[in-house]
Amino acid sequence: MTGNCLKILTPISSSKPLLFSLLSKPTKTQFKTSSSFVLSVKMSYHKELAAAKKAASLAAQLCQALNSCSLSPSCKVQKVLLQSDVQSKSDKSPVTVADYGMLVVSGRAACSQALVTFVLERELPSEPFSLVAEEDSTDLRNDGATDTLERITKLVNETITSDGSYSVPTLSTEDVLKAIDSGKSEGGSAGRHWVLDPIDGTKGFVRGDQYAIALALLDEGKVVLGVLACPNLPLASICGDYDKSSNNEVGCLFYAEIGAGTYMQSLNGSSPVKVQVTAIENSEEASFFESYEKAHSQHDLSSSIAKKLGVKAPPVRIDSQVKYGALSRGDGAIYMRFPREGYREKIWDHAAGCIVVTEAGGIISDAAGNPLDFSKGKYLDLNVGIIVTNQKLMPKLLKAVKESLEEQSSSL
Ligand SMILES: Nc1ncnc2c1ncn2[C@@H]1O[C@H](COP(=O)(O)O)[C@@H](OP(=O)(O)O)[C@H]1O
Ligand SMILES: [Mg+2]
Ligand SMILES: [Mg+2]
Ligand SMILES: [Mg+2]
Repeated sequence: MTGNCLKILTPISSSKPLLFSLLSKPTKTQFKTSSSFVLSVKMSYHKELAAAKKAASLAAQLCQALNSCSLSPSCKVQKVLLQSDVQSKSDKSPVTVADYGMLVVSGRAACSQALVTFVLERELPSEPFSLVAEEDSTDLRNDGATDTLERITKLVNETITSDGSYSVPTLSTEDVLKAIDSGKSEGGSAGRHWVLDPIDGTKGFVRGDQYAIALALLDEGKVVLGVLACPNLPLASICGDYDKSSNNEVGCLFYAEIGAGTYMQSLNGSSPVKVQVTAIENSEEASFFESYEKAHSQHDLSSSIAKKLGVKAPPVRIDSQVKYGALSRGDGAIYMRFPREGYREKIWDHAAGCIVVTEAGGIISDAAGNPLDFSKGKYLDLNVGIIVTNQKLMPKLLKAVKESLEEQSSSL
């Protein structure tokens, strides 16, 4: 077989024939020919990455429009309503509460989910489509949600029209509900599955702080590409003297394909730059990220770990997978996340962030040092928490985590 030819081969782990070019790049996958000769070839996900970038960028545009109040004429009032409501339920995920204010929040996330589904299906018409996503249409199918559903449908249609690349008839409310519900796949270790968090960091989004549209692709249980659209993240570093109110240009798109590194560009479409995690080896110089929300991670535990490492800088607390993006370009050195007992992490909260940071040279594990396993369905099976840093700092961080966890359990 020569390097240029196209041939139908069967991946060992899949029953479907696959037409592919031997000139393809990155991930190594094993294939067998009819003579059961095993070949190791490199898979490329360029087409899927381009589709994912487009979907996440358009969803980011839609979310920014939603935040500029086009969901309702009385949006200012709604925003105040939402903020007080979210704060009064500080330990619950906002989109799971189906009162009026929450319907607007879940409607916004569902709106982003519908648009991402639409773009992926249009851009990749010949590929089977499986999506594991956070939202569903239950709240929007209630009688009281008709207005919200109509406004959402209008916004999805407006965004599609403004992009100009799809000549499709206007989507109906039923089309939008169906698009939202195509995110019901369970994922797993066989085949390909898209993984989507249409608005990650809902509380940050409502506050006007950080949030992300996070989209990843799993192939045979492994994350092979990831895109993080971060509409409120400054293009400049947020470490050190980060001033939220300054006039820095905001809106970053991070993307990574397995074996091909991580890149960042402006959501406005500037040329991409390759990014790398920090090279810091001395933990005293490290700064660390954690959730803004106290209910999402034990801040006392991370501060005890930081103390053991000699970290001097105060924690940088921001919402969502923006933390992974910021880490991938070296804004900070460590991300620690220790949810309270009983909380189960979902794959859509980490899949895109995980590849963005690892392709930038970072390393991610649970608190016991095990890699994250995205092949088990929608939940991650974890030992206690998630830690992320560079290769050099990881052994020291793991040791400090172990000691602090031991101290915590002996003090109970
Ligand atoms: N009690 C809890 N502990 C840990 N994570 C939680 C949580 N409640 C909600 N979350 C998750 O934390 C995500 C936000 O991450 P962060 O804490 O890094 O800002 C939420 O994503 P959504 O906003 O998409 O629901 C949600 O899935
Ligand atoms: Mg949620
Ligand atoms: Mg999330
Ligand atoms: Mg979400």
